[in-house]
Amino acid sequence: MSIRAKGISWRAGKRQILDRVSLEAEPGRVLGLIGPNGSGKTSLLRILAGLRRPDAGQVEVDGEDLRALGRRRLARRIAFVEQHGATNADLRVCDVVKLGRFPHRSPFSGWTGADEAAVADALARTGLTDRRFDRWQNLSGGERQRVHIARALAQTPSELILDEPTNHLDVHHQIGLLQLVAGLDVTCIVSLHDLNHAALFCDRVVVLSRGRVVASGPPAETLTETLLREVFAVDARVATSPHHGRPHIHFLPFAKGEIET
Ligand SMILES: Nc1ncnc2c1ncn2[C@@H]1O[C@H](COP(=O)(O)OP(=O)(O)OP(=O)(O)O)[C@@H](O)[C@H]1O
Repeated sequence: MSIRAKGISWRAGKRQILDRVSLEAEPGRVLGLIGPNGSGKTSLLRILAGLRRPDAGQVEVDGEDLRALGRRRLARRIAFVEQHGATNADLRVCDVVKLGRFPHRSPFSGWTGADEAAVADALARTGLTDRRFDRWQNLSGGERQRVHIARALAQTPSELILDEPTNHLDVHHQIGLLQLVAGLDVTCIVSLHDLNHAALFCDRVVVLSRGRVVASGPPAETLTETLLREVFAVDARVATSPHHGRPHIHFLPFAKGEIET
């Protein structure tokens, strides 16, 4: 097991945000984290990435307690792409991506060929090679998102945690990014709102509702019409796509007076 969370609970003030959440991410596979707005996905990902301590439970990386890993080892192995990642505006694209190499460097080592290769590879994989000298502040929201992902790839992590990485991306880049992630030999945990993307690219999904895991397993077994109705409050028909063999969800319009916002 690459990342395992056991009985994670976390409160914010008096509110129980996560309630005894357990999950396992298998090496080299993509685990999708799905759930309605406010169900606790970002809170959980921050705990899995070691950025927040749970009130109860523990996270293990290859069987070792995350807290015992130490900041440097953690930074070398786990890359986290946050939903609203901030970056110093006065940098070029390649400089931002180079930041991904920081955990691998020591005060005595200069910039190495391995660093250069990792950055070049990350830029190429995210389609940013031609944009590498552009200034960060001139990029669109989707381009910035891709740069953050390139920075995470340059980190050459063994675990990659992505919080709604397809936000801001056009459909070409959404599909491209998820295909890229699915093709990496890296353990990925990715939160997604697009359930069809989760069905298409994730090996397994974990469904959160009000801070609890209410279902988990392969998309075909998990994304049922009943679950979609009970957890996401939508009426849908799920069919196996004749085009890619994965489940495809056909969402149906709400009946009059049924919509709740
Ligand atoms: N630091 C905090 N203090 C207080 N409440 C918080 C804090 N962080 C998260 N919450 C609350 O916890 C709940 C879960 O938030 P979280 O961002 O984890 O959900 P999410 O599933 O990622 O939502 P979305 O799909 O809308 O991004 C929300 O109601 C949020 O307001």
